[in-house]
Amino acid sequence: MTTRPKPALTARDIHKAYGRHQVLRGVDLTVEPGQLVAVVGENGSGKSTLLKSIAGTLHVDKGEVTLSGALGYCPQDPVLNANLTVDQHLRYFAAAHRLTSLDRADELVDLLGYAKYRETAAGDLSGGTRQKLNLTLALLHDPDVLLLDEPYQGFDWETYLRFWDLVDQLHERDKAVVVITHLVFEQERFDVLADLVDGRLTPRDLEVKEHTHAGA
Ligand SMILES: Nc1ncnc2c1ncn2[C@@H]1O[C@H](COP(=O)(O)OP(=O)(O)OP(=O)(O)O)[C@@H](O)[C@H]1O
Repeated sequence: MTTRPKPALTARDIHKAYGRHQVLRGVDLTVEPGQLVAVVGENGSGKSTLLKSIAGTLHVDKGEVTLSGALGYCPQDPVLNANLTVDQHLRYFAAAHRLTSLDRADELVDLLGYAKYRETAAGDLSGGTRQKLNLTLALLHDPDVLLLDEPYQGFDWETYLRFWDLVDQLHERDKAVVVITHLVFEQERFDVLADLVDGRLTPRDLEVKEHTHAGA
């Protein structure tokens, strides 16, 4: 008998209004460990509102979110201190997560290719480099569930490809990843495509992807 793994993330009946503007009207979403989910929808449909609600940075009117494991959240607008350098951000976030080493930070900075800016203040970084730092901070503590709000905005092509290598690694390590995306040509990368329309999500399973295991 096989036992189903506990979902990494469960959101039930999420409702959120800004004043009289009802944005989320009963969103349900379940993400299993190792699943890569795309959230798509028109501008203003409520994708960022949904991610903020799941991350807990926004108070919802109704509904419940259950996470199993640590959460990493990469918001659309980086929350960085303009006066602190890249390295200072890395050290402060590592301390906040009680990490004993900066190994993962070093790995991510190298992978995303911005080591030369480590001593630069966040306020002096380009938009793309700020976004790299934003993503690094979300991944620093090796979370089990990752929420990424248009994470590659401003990335050049090389960095964009590296970003997907990174997501592939997370996928292989059974992390659950939810990505807000506008890019239709990425669809084949995802396990589930969840469409946000009229305040509700309609997830659909994409074709089963072929996973190749070395030595299998
Ligand atoms: N703090 C706020 N106060 C009032 N209205 C808001 C607030 N944040 C978002 N909204 C409104 O809620 C709706 C959903 O916004 P949200 O940013 O979640 O959409 P989105 O799908 O992420 O959009 P985009 O694709 O443009 O990033 C929009 O109409 C927006 O104007």
